[in-house]
Amino acid sequence: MEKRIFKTKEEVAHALAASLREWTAGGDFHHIALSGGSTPALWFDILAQDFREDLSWNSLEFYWGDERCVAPDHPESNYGMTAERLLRPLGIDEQQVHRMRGEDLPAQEAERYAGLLHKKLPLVNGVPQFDLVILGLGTDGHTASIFPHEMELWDADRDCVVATHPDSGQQRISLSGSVINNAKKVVFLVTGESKADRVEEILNQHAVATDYPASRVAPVNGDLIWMLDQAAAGYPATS
Ligand SMILES: O=C(O)C(O)[C@@H](O)[C@H](O)[C@H](O)COP(=O)(O)O
Repeated sequence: MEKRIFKTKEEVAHALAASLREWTAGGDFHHIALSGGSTPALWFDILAQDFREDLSWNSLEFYWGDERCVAPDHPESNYGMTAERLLRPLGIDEQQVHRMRGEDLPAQEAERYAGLLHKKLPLVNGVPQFDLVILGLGTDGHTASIFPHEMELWDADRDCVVATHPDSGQQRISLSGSVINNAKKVVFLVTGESKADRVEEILNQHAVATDYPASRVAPVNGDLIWMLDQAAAGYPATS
């Protein structure tokens, strides 16, 4: 596990953009699972504005680690946010974009998406392998859309699951733990003071952290990188 700490969330997002440029330069890097959330949104803006000429965008295929069960033009759609901030500004071809269809019946869509992953991605030990999975961390310790009250979904014997948000009851589609932990690289993108306690508990392996899905992220044969701003890393606020 590697921990990278930056002063601000903008620096975190910029550093991830620079890392993506480096990882894609090797040529053997294609399949990326994106996440929703506020820091990825900033990352998308930086990629679209400052890195548009720097990456071979045509070599990438875009997937999602989770999606809210809403239509693609709904304000809560992870795909919708990504399309607006990254895919459309860069003119990414639709053929490279593999969204979870939040408007379809969740159980059917989870099955369809798992089938798509099996077709498009290399299989390692029978499980699809992403080159990169981007994750966020919720203040309750959730990641992707696996929440603490549904911890069993992490271990589901299928690649995609239907989850339920604990407060709103909103249904979500999510990758399961076996797919996340099969990736070549997993990056946690975590910013803001509200996440500091969870980060500290997880990284220092406190007993309480075993209740958090995020603590189960441990790529079997891949790299895990935590990218944090100082606030999420627990540094005292500076004026
Ligand atoms: O679609 C989503 O909501 C997610 O993928 C979710 O797991 C998110 O990454 C965390 O809730 C952190 O979100 P923030 O970065 O906005 O705090």
